[in-house]
Amino acid sequence: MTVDAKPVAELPDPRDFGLSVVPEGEIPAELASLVDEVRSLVDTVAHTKAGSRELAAAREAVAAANDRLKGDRHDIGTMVQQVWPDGRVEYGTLTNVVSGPTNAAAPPLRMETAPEGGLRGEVVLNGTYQGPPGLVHGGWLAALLDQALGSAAGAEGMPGLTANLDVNYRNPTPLNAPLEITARVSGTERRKVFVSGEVRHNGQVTAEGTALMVRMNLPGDGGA
Ligand SMILES: CCCCCCCCCC(=O)SCCNC(=O)CCNC(=O)[C@H](O)C(C)(C)COP(=O)(O)OP(=O)(O)OC[C@H]1O[C@@H](n2cnc3c(N)ncnc32)[C@H](O)[C@@H]1OP(=O)(O)O
Repeated sequence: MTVDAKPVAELPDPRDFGLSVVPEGEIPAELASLVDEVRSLVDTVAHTKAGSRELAAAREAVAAANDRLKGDRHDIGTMVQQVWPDGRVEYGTLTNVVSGPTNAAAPPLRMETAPEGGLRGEVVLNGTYQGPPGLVHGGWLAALLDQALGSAAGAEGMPGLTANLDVNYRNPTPLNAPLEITARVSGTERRKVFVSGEVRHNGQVTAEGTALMVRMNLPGDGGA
């Protein structure tokens, strides 16, 4: 593969593109705790065998909570600024379905700098991510890889969108078990960023992916 020597661009500040930014440290602890509870609730509801009376009462309680909270919302597209222990700053959407800290549908996946290079994260997927019996849905594994590979490109100062994603499923991926996600940039060519990554359980690769990310056009690029 040709590796372009073109220097990577500075990470853009989403505010320069008119987007709102919430520093992760300013997310109320009560909201983080509520998101955890809702994530657990979705799994509970998906699997419950409760009777009609209990179900009706639970529905009333959830409807009351929904009514209480739904008036005051962040705009779609609001970003979250995350600062990692190594000082790396990353912007993502606040409600990103894989990594968004306020999205109860997100596992959530958090990627950190790996000692061997690239990024590494750990995640446990509960029963709401089920495809085959007891196993993670393949589409969700693709989503995990897509996010991890995009983060790896972003971590190298090359944030962009996925143009192509190729996933191979090597072994079944269990639910409710720790998974390790790894991702790295393998090369660049003009605005094309080639990335690869894996999902592992107990050290065994269960899914692996490669992607082409096309880096955002940034000021000073000259479009190259
Ligand atoms: C820190 C931040 C972390 C963020 C993590 C986010 C992870 C989440 C990832 C996602 O979910 S992204 C959402 C799913 N992806 C999309 O919605 C993208 C939809 N597609 C597009 O918007 C455009 O097609 C795209 C931005 C990918 C490219 O359009 P551009 O107009 O910017 O680029 P252009 O078409 O000029 O192509 C640039 C180069 O890429 C090549 N290319 C583009 N699409 C390709 C493709 N599909 N396959 C192969 N090559 C492709 C193209 O040939 C060219 O190569 P060369 O430099 O060699 O000329």
